[in-house]
Amino acid sequence: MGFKKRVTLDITHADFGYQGRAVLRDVTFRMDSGDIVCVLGANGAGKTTLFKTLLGFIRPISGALMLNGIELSQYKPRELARLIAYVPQAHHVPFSYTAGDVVLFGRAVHLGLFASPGKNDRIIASRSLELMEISHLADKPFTELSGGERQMVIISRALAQEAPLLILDEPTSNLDYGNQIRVISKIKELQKAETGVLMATHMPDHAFMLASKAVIMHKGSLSFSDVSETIVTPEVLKQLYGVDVRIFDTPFDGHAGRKVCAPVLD
Ligand SMILES: Nc1ncnc2c1ncn2[C@@H]1O[C@H](COP(=O)(O)OP(=O)(O)OP(=O)(O)O)[C@@H](O)[C@H]1O
Repeated sequence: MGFKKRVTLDITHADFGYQGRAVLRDVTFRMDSGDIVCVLGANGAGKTTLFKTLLGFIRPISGALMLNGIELSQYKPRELARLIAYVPQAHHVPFSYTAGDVVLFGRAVHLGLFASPGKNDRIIASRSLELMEISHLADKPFTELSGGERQMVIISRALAQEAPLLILDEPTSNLDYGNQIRVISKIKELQKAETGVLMATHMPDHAFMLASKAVIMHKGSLSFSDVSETIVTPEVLKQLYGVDVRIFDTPFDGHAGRKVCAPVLD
């Protein structure tokens, strides 16, 4: 797909939260197009709060948030939506649009205020459905889809937006095993297209599968590593989730393998 623009996100000494009460303090973090960053943290750690701030839904309490060198608050919502596409945790589509229409909505940020989608927009929407391997759902009412099918449609909508940064809030949470792996593979493909992906996940293995960078949120602070293996460790996972996890190297077909997590059961 034709992702053309690049994006650099730069957060410096920022506090995020609600009504002046910080959920995350003194956050400093930078990412570029082509980076995949997995965000790990327990329930309530602040992952969605970070995302809502980056999307301009809530304002940071303090600090600097720059997108391509410009303060985030300077962007109009449509300009921001051309740079950042978002897949939220819950999907609410009020009317019975078809899945194809929902994906086509992703093109709205590229249209004039009263313009209708044109041929090119329809081609891009249909390609986004194909990319997620859900073209067969195009004519089905969104409200009649299963939770996992809706999730795949919403990811397609975000792809149709053709933004250089994609924020995904637990994108695999509703999906069956096959679709989870498919979504992870698509995220890898997006990296080849120089799209940046910032994704919250409760599966530390995702960071290893994607060979991603990693953000750890714990007790109001955020740490970051360019190499997830250095920060996603048994000690850190114990701190975050309060469970014992072993991490193994698994060679695949003679190739250097990747790490996998195995929780220790009592
Ligand atoms: N609108 C709000 N007003 C005040 N506090 C809020 C609001 N939304 C969330 N919070 C609080 O902010 C904290 C972080 O919540 P957030 O949703 O960012 O966590 P999360 O890491 O995304 O969690 P999860 O993994 O459960 O989705 C929580 O303590 C939550 O109660």
